[in-house]
Amino acid sequence: MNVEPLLEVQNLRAYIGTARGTVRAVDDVSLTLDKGQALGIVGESGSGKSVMARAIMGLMPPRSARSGVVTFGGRDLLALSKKDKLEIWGNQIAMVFQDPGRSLNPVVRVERQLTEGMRRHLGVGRSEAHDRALRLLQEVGVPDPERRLRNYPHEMSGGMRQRVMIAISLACEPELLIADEPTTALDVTIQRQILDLLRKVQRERDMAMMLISHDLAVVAGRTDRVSVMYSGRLAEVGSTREVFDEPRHRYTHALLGATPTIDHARHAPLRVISGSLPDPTSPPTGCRFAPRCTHAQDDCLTPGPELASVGTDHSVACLHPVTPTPIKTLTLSGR
Ligand SMILES: Nc1ncnc2c1ncn2[C@@H]1O[C@H](COP(=O)(O)OP(=O)(O)OP(=O)(O)O)[C@@H](O)[C@H]1O
Repeated sequence: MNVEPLLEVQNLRAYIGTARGTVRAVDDVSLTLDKGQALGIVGESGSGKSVMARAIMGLMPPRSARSGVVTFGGRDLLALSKKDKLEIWGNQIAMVFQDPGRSLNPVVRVERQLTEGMRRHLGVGRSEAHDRALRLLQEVGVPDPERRLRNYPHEMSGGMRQRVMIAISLACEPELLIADEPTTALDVTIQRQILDLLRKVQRERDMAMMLISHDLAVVAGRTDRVSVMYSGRLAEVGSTREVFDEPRHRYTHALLGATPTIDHARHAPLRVISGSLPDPTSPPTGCRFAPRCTHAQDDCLTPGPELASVGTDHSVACLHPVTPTPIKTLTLSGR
C-alpha cells in the first residue's frame, strides 16, 4: 500500500540576499518524511540545514526568496494564509532550537509557557491544562514538576530548560517535531540524555521528527532515515543503518571517517576533511564536493549530479560513488 508522506518537500530553494551576493543556502532539495518516522539531517556547519528547516516552516530571513513545493498532510505549506500558518506552527509542527535560554520567555513562569499553546490550540480549561503540564514535565523527566511549574527559566539548569522546551513543543501533540541542533549548548552527558529523550518521545507518541545536527553520531541510532546535506544540496539519502554501514557518497564516507566514535574525544573538531564548503554565492556548477574530493574526475565538473538510487532505500548524488564495503560501525546507540 502506498501511504502518502506526512511531509513532502519538492525542489525547495531558499536564497538569501546579502552584501556579498545571493547566498544559495538551499538549492533544489527534495525529501519526504513519513508519519511516525525520524529523519536525520546532517552536514557541516553552513551546509544549509537550518535554512532548510526554517524554509519548510515558512520562516525566512529578510531579503530572501523561496521556491518549490512543501506539503504537510496534503496541505501546501508555502501557500498558507497567515492565520493557517499560525494554526500549524507550534500545533501540528513544533520546533526545538539550539538554545533553550533564548527560546523560553525569561519573565514568564514555566506553567504559563507550557499551557498557553494548549489552551489556545486545544481549547483546554485552566485545571485540565495544569494537569497536562504536570504530565508533560513527568514525560520529559523533570523531577518535582509541581515546583518546576512555578519556576522562571533562569531558576533551572540548561538541561532542565531544554526538557521544558521539549515539553512545550509536545504540548499541542504535534505530528512533526523539528529539532535543530537541540543539544549543542549543553554539556556532553546532558546532550546524550536529551537526545535519547527526543527519540523516546518520538517513538512513544508515533510522532515524526526531523533531527538536525552537524554531528553524525547524534543521528546514529536515533533516526530511521538520514539525509546528508552539502552546500545546499542533498548528497546522500537513505535508511540510517545503510548510509552509516555502507556510505556511497565520497562526502559521507569522508565524514564518517572523520567522526570520532564514543571512545574518542567527543569534542574533537572535525577537521579531517581538508578544504571547506564552496562560496554559497557562487557554488560550482558540477558536484559541489568535487573541489575537496580525492576521487573527482573531469565529469564531476559537469552540471549535476542528481540523486540516483543505489538500494531499496538509498540514493546518492555522486558519479563515482564508493564501492560498498563497510568502513566502520558507528556506535548505533549514539553518543
Ligand atoms: N540570515 C542570514 N543571512 C545571510 N546568510 C545566511 C543567513 N542564515 C544563513 N545564511 C547562510 O546560509 C548558508 C546556510 O546556513 P545554515 O545556517 O542553514 O547552515 P547549517 O548547515 O544549519 O549550519 P549551522 O549548523 O552552523 O547552523 C550559510 O552560508 C549561511 O552563512
